[in-house]
Formats: sequence, structure tokens, C-alpha cells
Amino acid sequence: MSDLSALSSVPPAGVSGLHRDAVLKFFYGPMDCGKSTLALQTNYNHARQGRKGMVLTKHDRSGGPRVTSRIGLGGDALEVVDDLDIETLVRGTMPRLDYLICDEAQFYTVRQIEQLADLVDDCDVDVYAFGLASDFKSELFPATRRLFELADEVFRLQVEVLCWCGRPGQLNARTTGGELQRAGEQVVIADTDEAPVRYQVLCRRHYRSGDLGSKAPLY
Ligand SMILES: Nc1ncnc2c1ncn2[C@@H]1O[C@H](COP(=O)(O)OP(=O)(O)O)[C@@H](O)[C@H]1O
Ligand SMILES: Cc1cn([C@H]2C[C@H](O)[C@@H](COP(=O)(O)O)O2)c(=O)[nH]c1=O
Repeated sequence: MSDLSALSSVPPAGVSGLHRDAVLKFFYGPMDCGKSTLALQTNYNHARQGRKGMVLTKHDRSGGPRVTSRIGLGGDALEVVDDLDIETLVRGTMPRLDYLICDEAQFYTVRQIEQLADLVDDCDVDVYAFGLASDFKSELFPATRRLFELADEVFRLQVEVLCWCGRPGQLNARTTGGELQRAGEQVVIADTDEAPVRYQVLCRRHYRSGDLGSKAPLY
């Protein structure tokens, strides 16, 4: 009979006997690169295998507590307000949650990002966060900085958003009346459509020069 005593220290989780930790994954890219689409797809794929999840967002462009993507998909979500304690919310949810989908994560507070990391480590909840890296001044959002610091894995989305010149665009310019803005509030909810305040994804050269191209709307 073989001696099984050497196996007694192997944790019981999983087929292999090895423990698989929950993860904090952060997916980022400029406006219009498909972050909300991927958030909705991720939720769909996990939910259809019976995992229990919750979808969170903040300041979706629809104006409501929803995740909406320009490709036409949408789904209900919980709105994250500044004083929401995400950790207490998730710990108090029964049956227990397997995962969280966090869209527009750049708008969460730094404390809320830390709560997401704590939920991964202490409650074994997988967290999939989606958001912008930088604001209209090309500076990291505070929550994004914390995600870069804490996430287990960070992914730049692969769908290229092109600058008007054809180069890949990574910087989110805010424009008003056809002029690039370099000062103002960090948070101004708007779209890449033709509203008076809008956003336009530019390559670094054209962000720096402020050249919005000939297709920029004239007001
Ligand atoms: N009519 C369309 N046909 C194909 N793809 C589209 C269409 N409209 C939007 N999209 C895709 O949707 C993307 C925007 O997705 P969205 O989830 O709203 O982006 P983000 O959340 O990053 O701002 C576009 O980059 C484009 O790839
Ligand atoms: C660059 C930048 C963006 N915003 C706002 C504009 C939109 O409402 C969202 C981003 O939406 P998306 O799903 O990534 O398209 O963020 C902002 O408030 N401040 C900024 O500097």
C-alpha cells in the first residue's frame, strides 16, 4: 500500500489539488475601444456558467444605472456613489458572489479600488474592472493609478481607435466648440458624438499640437 502521508499538506481545492486564487484584472483603453462591450461580454460568459455576479458602474453615458456600449449592448447595473462601501455590500450579499464587473472604474474612489482588492484576497471574489487610463489632460485618473498598482493583471484593449490621421489613438481629448481643452474639471460626462462638449481620441502628436483634423465639427 502506498504512503499517502506526504499528500496531507496539499490543499483540497480544485481538481489538481492546487489552490486557484481569485484575481483582480484591469482592462483599459481610450474612449470607444470597447471596454463596456467587453464588460458585458464578460458578465454574460460568467453568468451563463452559473456563476453569481454583480455589475457595477458609475456615470454611464446613458445617465442611468446601466452599462451601455456603442455597439448596441446594454445591461442593468448598480451605480457606485462615492460613499458606497463596496466591501460591505458584497460581504452582505447572499448567496455569495463569485465575481464583480466594474465598468467606468476610473470614476471610483481610491478607497473603493482598495476594497475591490480586499474582496479578491479576503472573499475569493474575482474582480474584472474596465476603465480609462488617462483623462483629457493625459494624466492618470486616481482610481486608475490604484488599479495599475494593485491589479494582478492589466490588459490594454486590442481594438485600435484611430486618430483622424490614421495613427492609433491613445489620448482622450476634450473639445468645446472645436477647440481642444487643456484645463477644467476632471469629470465631465460626454460622448464622442457631436455635442458641444465632446471627446475625440487622438494620437500623441495631434494631442500635443491640438490639431483635431478637418473632420472636427465646426461650431
Ligand atoms: N455599428 C457598429 N458596427 C461595429 N462595431 C461598432 C459599431 N458601433 C460601435 N462599434 C464598436 O463599439 C466600440 C465602442 O464600444 P464601447 O463598449 O462603447 O467602448 P468604450 O466603453 O471603450 O467607450 C467601437 O470601437 C466599435 O468597435
Ligand atoms: C477623458 C475623460 C472622459 N470623461 C468621461 C467621458 C465619458 O462619459 C466617460 C468615458 O466613457 P467611455 O465608456 O470610456 O467611452 O468618461 C471624463 O469625465 N473626463 C475625462 O477626462
